[in-house]
Amino acid sequence: MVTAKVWVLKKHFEGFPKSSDFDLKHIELPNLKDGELLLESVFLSVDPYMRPYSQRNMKEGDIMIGTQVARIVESKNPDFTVGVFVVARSGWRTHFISDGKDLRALPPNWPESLPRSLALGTIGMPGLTAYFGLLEVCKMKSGETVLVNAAAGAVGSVVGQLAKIWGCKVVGCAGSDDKVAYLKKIGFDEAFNYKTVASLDEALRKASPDGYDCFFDNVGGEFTTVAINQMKTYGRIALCGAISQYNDSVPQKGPYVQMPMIFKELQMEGFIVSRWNNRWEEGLNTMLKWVMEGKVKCHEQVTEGFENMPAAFIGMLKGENLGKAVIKV
Ligand SMILES: NC(=O)C1=CN([C@@H]2O[C@H](COP(=O)(O)OP(=O)(O)OC[C@H]3O[C@@H](n4cnc5c(N)ncnc54)[C@H](OP(=O)(O)O)[C@@H]3O)[C@@H](O)[C@H]2O)C=CC1
Ligand SMILES: CCCCCCC/C=C/C=O
Repeated sequence: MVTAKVWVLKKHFEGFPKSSDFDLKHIELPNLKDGELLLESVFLSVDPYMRPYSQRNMKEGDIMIGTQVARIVESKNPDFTVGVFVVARSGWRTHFISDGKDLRALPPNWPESLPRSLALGTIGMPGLTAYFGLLEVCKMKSGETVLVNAAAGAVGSVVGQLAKIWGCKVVGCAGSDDKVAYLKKIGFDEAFNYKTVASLDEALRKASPDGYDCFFDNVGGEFTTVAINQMKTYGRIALCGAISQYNDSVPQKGPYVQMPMIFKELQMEGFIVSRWNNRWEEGLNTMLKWVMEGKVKCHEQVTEGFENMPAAFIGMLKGENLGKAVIKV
């Protein structure tokens, strides 16, 4: 008999999540039936979407939603071998039982030397968000100027590096000087700390006096209101996330986008990465190749210990992570 530890949503978040909103429970798992397998989580992901998702789709007492890299420890399913690592979407749990249908194997050419946690970041959902968002929503072309915010995070850091690979000028904003230094190190042309600049408008203008062709927006709110006025004619805005609004108890007002949208003939499109589920393999193989070739650099904020998942989640929402926030069990 295996006992799984799970984190449940004890109380719906009001404003910023608190440790007391979570409860750690122990659940005894039954013996495997034919066709089933037992998995243990090795790395778990904390992502911003969990905050708005919990509000919309979860009830108190539900296990927190989430993705993990897990190892098969027992199998009564001939299609799955013990010892194999997979990506699963089984929520915040140390162990779980699956019939195998919801599991995605790591790419078969995954090198031993590469941390498997990257399957939750650059070579996983966040990396593909950058890849498809830039290619299919921003439709950026070589020679254009791309702006990205939350630029030192899981998605943003990949956006900037891919835009450089594809021949663009890249401007990134992040919330600390260390993050700004990291952005410059990984090839961003311009980067600034949005928390310390005297004027966001001036900082954006200085970084690209001619304006922006593409804006990969991870933040929303006031940032979007300011940035939209610095788009070039026919500019494209990919609405990827709105993290500045996820913890608001009272919805923010605006932005009022009509005037710049009309007079600069802009396109603005929201998207969810799962739109390209049928191209997941293409995206993963491309990211794996570029990581292996050193063209895309990865940084992870690793929190040790399943018990620390709520703290890692809250820390990520506060901006404590550089690169992808993951938990090592
Ligand atoms: N549409 C889609 O399919 C997907 C969308 N997303 C979205 O992409 C965005 C980035 O996600 P991800 O890369 O995983 O997370 P990150 O790794 O970027 O972590 C979140 C970061 O957001 C920044 N942040 C937090 N609060 C604010 C704020 N009020 N204003 C500005 N920045 C803030 C912090 O960085 P800093 O120190 O710079 O403030 C923090 O580190 C999120 O909005 C997320 O919801 C992610 C995956 C898929
Ligand atoms: C494989 C997990 C898919 C999660 C999709 C998350 C979409 C995120 C939206 C905003 O943050």
